[in-house]
Amino acid sequence: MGGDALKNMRPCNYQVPITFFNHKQQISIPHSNSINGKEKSHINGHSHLFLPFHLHCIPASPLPKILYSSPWLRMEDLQQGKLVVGAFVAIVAASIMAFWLMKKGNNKRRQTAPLPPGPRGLPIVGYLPFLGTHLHKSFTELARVYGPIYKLWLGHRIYIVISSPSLVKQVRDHDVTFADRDPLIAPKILTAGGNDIAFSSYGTEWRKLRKVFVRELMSSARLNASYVLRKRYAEKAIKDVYQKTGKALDFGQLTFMIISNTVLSMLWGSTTHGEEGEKLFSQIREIAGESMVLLGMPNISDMIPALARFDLQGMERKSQETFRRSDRILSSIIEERRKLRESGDSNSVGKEAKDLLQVLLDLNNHGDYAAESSITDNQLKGILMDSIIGGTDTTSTTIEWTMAELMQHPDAMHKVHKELDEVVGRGNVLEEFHLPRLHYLEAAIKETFRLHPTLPLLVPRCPTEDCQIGGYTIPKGATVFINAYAMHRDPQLWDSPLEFRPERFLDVNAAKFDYLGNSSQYFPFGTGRRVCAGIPMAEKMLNYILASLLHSFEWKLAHGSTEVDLTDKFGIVVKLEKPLVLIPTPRLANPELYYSKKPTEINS
Ligand code: HEM
Repeated sequence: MGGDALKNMRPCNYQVPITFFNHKQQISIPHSNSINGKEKSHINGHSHLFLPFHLHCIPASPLPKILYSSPWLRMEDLQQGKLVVGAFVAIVAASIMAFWLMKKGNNKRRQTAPLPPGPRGLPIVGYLPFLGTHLHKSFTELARVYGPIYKLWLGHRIYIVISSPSLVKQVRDHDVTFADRDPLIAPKILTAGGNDIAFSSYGTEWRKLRKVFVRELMSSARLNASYVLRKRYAEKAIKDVYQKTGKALDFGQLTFMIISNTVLSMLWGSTTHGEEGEKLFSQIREIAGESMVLLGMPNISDMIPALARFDLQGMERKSQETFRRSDRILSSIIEERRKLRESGDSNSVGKEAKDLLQVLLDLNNHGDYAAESSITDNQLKGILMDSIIGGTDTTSTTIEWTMAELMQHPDAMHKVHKELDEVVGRGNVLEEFHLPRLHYLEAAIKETFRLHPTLPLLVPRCPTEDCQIGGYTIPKGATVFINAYAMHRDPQLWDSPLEFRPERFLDVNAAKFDYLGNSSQYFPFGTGRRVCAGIPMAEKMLNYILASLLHSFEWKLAHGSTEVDLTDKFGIVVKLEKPLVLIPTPRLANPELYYSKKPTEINS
């Protein structure tokens, strides 16, 4: 209702209903002669408040000039003796407007947007029984029904799932609020109460650890210095594979061995050699495997705290066992290194071979834990475990997925081999300096990350305060999943999204799809300030090891298979359900290229 209705008002016993529209934010001021004042009604969900005004009691008064220009008042009416009514109506209108604006401000503060929509569940357990085992796929299906933001109750916890780029942008706009992690039972135990980077609460300690990690382990200087380690383990693997020419190999196992040996030797490799070193590495690999399972498994005790003391799935007990074992091993490695440092045995811990453990011990040695970059024993262990758990399975699984897709797409494999022949040549061994020119291989890896994001739901976030996303409230403490899997396969965002087409990452627009989480539709390493801290190292290991294995061998599916089974298996890291078993055939020009005369040495 606007000026027309107002200008027809006559002096009488008016009641002015003020209608507050929650969403449209309009005000209407119809007149009524018949409804009693002070009545409240709710019509169509709008709240009507009736106020009585006795207009004929208002004395005539000179009008402020501004009222003459009011669109609600006609000059003729005013000049025809309707001045008093007009003035009053204008004053009332102005008062109502002021009242409304005030109310609107208050409402805005008081009014909370609703929770996102979502499916109903059962009492107590909520939606848990209906989720199935492939969470990333169930979440994607639910988004088709409930939209790009929805909620699920699992036990007493509320889970919010986000699956559209515009909402991801909004989450990034509230980056600090969403920078916290869920305080779940297994990660808490495995990290001695969040004394690491990945699962610590957002705050000073997290900032310090992340800074140390990025500066000390991810710097170009450190990564370039550790090339000898990548090279050493790649050469060793290539030599082993060459000896198994024509035999079926579990490709995932092969890449996991190369990556884990590389990462472990970057962490404390300068003092672990021989059989003893191998034994230690295999124990750590076992612990990393167990930790991954515990971190990826939903725990009823997290969802229904009343049941936590029964530890129905035994996850608390298993987490404590795994933690005790890892703590024992890490403590003995640290102690041994401390003794070496005290004895000043510079042969064992040479400056060039300075590994992460040595760097962290330097920081730990300050003794003053309040100092900006000092770290405690538990934090030192936390950083080591983050590197092992976060850096090994993720990287080797991505290599396996890329290989699986290339085996399934011989055209793409042919292009990769052609590029390797042109850039490296069959008469040469691949070196890291070749990598920036392997554009097609890079695109094939990016395309694999799109179709098979290694952590399809990233690592859940936990807002530190109530916050509005997409017009809905996300309550403080909710578990927030960003469904990268859904967005990476959304037909509204990608042409033929289910096809493996590395070419889509070769065109001019592809530059926006980096690994740093700058794009809101492609972010295999996460986004915002908790984006993966190990991207430079992951990229180096992934590209170099995959390129070396592809350059050195032709690969064929074992057991007479003609197709790769690309079915996946959900966990914190999504893997191929069935191992990729392949048969290698050498493709380099000269058998000597498979045998470096002397293994690459750390200080070479
Ligand atoms: C293919 C390899 C890898 C993938 C796909 C990957 C993916 C991710 C993802 C999705 C997150 C969560 C990001 C978020 O919450 O937005 C993450 C966090 C993390 N990653 Fe990686 N990662 C990989 C390799 C590595 C490596 C090699 C390391 C270290 C050696 C590493 C260390 C970490 C750490 C420390 C965090 C926690 C960051 C934080 O909470 O501040 N990752 N990673």
